[in-house]
Amino acid sequence: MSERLPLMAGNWKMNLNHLEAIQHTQKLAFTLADKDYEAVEVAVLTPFTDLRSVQTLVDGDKLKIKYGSQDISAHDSGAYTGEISGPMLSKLKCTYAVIGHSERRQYHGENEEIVNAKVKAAYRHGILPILCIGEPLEVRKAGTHVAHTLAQLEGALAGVPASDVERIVVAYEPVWAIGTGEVATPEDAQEVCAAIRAKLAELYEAELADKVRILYGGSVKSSSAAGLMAKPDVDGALIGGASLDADEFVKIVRYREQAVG
Ligand SMILES: O=C[C@H](O)COP(=O)(O)O
Repeated sequence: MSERLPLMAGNWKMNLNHLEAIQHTQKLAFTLADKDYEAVEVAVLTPFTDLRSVQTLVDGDKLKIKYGSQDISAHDSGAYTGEISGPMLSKLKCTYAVIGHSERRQYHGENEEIVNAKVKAAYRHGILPILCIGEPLEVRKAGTHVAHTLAQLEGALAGVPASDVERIVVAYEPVWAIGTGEVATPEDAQEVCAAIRAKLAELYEAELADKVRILYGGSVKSSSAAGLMAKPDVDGALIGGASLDADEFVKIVRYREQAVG
């Protein structure tokens, strides 16, 4: 099995203006030490309006924090009012773009076709997708959550070559766990993350699937991180609410110091 560096990614969602973003990033940078970055990759996924401020800090102070956006346009330029393109994000040296978050699917009508186009747009410009997939509550209750999530994965990756997919990050985010305080059990997370890896092996090859980092997202806190990370196919977390509290986020990054809850 290849060594996958865990990734702890804070999705700020629509929180923190650019001044708050500077303060928050500085606090993270001040608290995190080299040994933290050796053990875990740390990323912040910020509103578009914060990216320049975060980039300036990261570049200026040579911070090891990675950053990225929460969305990306499927188009590279043109008459798409309100959209932010891949070239704009790569100019800001974004490492990542979140694609297909359930809030985009729910509130902005993003379907598999759009998600697939955005994944391709990210790769065109050297940005790595953090592809979000996961089932709503009714699907979980019906017991078809694995099939639902794998269908989203397959749709998002249609026509995407192995050379791109081997650097993707997939985030399994059951919708019922997002922002609800109801974290999935480590066993629930492992079941779907393992199925995602198996599907990647089927669509591409086992060696590729072994390299891909698969995150869990949904009400992750420092009290639940260690238990989730103990599972073999969970390679990190996509953290919403808890990432807005710098001390709590650092505790999640340092999950190895927390008890397995
Ligand atoms: O992208 C992050 C997820 O939506 C999880 O958010 P949450 O940690 O606030 O539940």
